[in-house]
Amino acid sequence: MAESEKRGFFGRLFGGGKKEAPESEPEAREEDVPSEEEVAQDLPAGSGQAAESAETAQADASVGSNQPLVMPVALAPAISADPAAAKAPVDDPDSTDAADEVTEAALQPSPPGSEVVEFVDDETPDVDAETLEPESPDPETSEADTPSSGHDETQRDESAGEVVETEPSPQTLGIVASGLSSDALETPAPKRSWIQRLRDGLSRSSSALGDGIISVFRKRKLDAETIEELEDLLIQADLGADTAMTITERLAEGRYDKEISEEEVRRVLAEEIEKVLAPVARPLDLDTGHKPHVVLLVGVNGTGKTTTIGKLAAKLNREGKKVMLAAGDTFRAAAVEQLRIWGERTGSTVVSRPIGADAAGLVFDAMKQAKDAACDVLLIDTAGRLQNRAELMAELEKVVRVIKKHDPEAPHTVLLTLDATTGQNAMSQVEIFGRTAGVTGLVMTKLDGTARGGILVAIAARHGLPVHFIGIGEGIDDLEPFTAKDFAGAIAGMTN
Ligand SMILES: Nc1nc2c(ncn2[C@@H]2O[C@H](COP(=O)(O)OP(=O)(O)OP(=O)(O)O)[C@@H](O)[C@H]2O)c(=O)[nH]1
Repeated sequence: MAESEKRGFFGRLFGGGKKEAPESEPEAREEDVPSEEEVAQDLPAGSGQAAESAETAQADASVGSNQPLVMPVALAPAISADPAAAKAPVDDPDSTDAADEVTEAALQPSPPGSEVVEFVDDETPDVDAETLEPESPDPETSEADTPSSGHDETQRDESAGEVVETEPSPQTLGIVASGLSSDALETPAPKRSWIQRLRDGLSRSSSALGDGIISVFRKRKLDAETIEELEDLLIQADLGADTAMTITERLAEGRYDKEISEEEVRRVLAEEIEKVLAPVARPLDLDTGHKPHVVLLVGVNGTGKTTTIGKLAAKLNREGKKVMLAAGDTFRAAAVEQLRIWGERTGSTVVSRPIGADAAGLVFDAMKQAKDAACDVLLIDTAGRLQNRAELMAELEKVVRVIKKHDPEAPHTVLLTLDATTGQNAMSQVEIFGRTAGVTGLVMTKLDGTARGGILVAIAARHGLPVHFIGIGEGIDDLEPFTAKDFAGAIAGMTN
């Protein structure tokens, strides 16, 4: 057989020797990739120039181990307020649902410790990048020196700076204090266990893989061509070329001319994937020697940063930690409101600024507030940004520099949220966010949907970055520690 005929789909398509996963375009999901109109509204007018090809992210995953705080899988009764509702635009008729839920109980105070601290622009002006040189002890705060935040100036709220007192909106009070969401008023369907949601979420990948491999084995004898087709299947599932080769080699061992059972295929798949993932499945250790331990959340739009902050705050608060939240997404009003709701739900103080304020300035204030209040942990939200928007990535670098003005070792933890429905594009997110913000660990969200997830295997094989948590729902308890065995089993379609 001619060489060209032997090669599998990608070999034939790209003609290469060692196969690489197909270069993905940025994910075409609507929520991740803004339309032109959305870009005009939500993202700064910028060059949009592609970021240069990323080098391997050298994020240092090590966090000081002085009195490490290991976050357990603490589950508490779910609170029904739904911060995701805050994502609804103000004029969205659906967004009035929460307001409708105001009850007498809404007049009850927020949970203890819950408080919103909002800064006024002219009291705490923006931080200028020029002032971040080491010799300057504190950022200068000249308005004239303040560069654009990188967002469209026309989108700034003209009323910014007028807000003095911030009280929870009636809408917020209603859903928080009443403790009743619209879901809770209906008979709730029994909630599937987290492992079931994970398996269901990854079932598309697992059936495609399992079925594909079985059909390849059933139809023909195992030979070079079959092995190449197997590799193609695994690469299409985003597992990466190296892992694909390892798996096919394992599957092929001693099986020439033999049939292979479905269970055997799934078992070998799960074992090999687990081997790759086991070294990166690491709990999030927070060094309580830092006051506060600063955790920065970064990622592409809509990947679940704010939601993950809320879930983390809940876990930490249950452990008795004093937590502060910084609404560093100063661009999107709904993001600030969403974080405020999470603050109320979890009894955490929220530091925010009016929309349009400089994110670095807000973060500078939050660092000071958290230090003054002797907080254990400061969780900083940031605006979502596509990793190929150079000007937005520069803004993120500025945020990191401002944090270091307070504590050169901070941020102590930088978490990148990856949406599990994303394919190859997640690899470049890891590389570019890793280089820009020094990502120390990953959280893969939305594994309860129609997830893909295979890319995490390729990311683990290439970067070895710790994966701390998986998001398996929008609720406060829907954040689970990442475990290699469970994840590998779910991708391989194992049922136990
Ligand atoms: N099903 C599911 N939905 C999730 C999960 N995590 C977050 N979401 C939802 O995804 C949407 C986006 O989440 P956010 O937390 O607002 O994402 P973000 O990264 O802060 O968004 P931007 O600020 O726009 O960049 C919300 O509707 C969340 O409720 C998850 O694990 N599972």
